[in-house]
Amino acid sequence: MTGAFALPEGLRLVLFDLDGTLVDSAPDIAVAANLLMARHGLSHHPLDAVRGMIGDGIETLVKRAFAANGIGLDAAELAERYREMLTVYGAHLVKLTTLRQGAAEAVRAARSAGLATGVVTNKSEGFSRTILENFGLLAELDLVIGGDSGFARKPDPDMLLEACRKVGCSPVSAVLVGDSAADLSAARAAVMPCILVQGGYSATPVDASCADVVIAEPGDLLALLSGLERAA
Ligand SMILES: O=C(O)COP(=O)(O)O
Ligand SMILES: [Mg+2]
Repeated sequence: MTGAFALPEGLRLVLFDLDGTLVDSAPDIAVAANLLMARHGLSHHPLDAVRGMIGDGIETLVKRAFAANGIGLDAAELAERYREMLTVYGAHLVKLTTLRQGAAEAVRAARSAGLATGVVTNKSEGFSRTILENFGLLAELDLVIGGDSGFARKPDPDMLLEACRKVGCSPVSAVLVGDSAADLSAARAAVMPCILVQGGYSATPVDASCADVVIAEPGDLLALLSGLERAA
């Protein structure tokens, strides 16, 4: 863990990003993206390349996957390929996806500390709920807001602000745990503290980011939460 960081006094809400933060979903997303590529006679992308395409929603990932094969899609084509991707990926949500180390424990520890918990993800809400349910985490969350829930996606702060509205707290009494520049920008725009987790799908190393603190894995949140209990 880098820097001397303590969770804010009066913390009410812990928000988690999903892809790359709570779960390693890239293997399933890569299988689905490559089935789509094969269907259109295009080259397969290695897992690492697909990892770098995740973070701004599945529609953007589809655009990037075709672009990496030299294909630019117009709006109508993108809408059609996106629909195809949703069908293919919808059948691969939890085949290869795994929880990140300590992710379940971190969500449960936030709950046990009396805090509200939520997921704010650019992935669709329905898919996110299916994945969270598969890992027994849906019941541990007070809210799930996805990229199609009616709010502007991260890096816009809307989802984060909506989560605070739902819980009835100020953004400074919440914290976002994420893995990418989109998470950091959303938190900054919402004036919410931001913890970034290494090893997710960030295009740039999160060490060099301006997050309040960088942790190696979601489980490191436990130490921060226990600091909160000691301060109480
Ligand atoms: O669907 C995506 O591209 C990323 O979703 P995330 O916001 O949970 O990282
Ligand atoms: Mg993410």
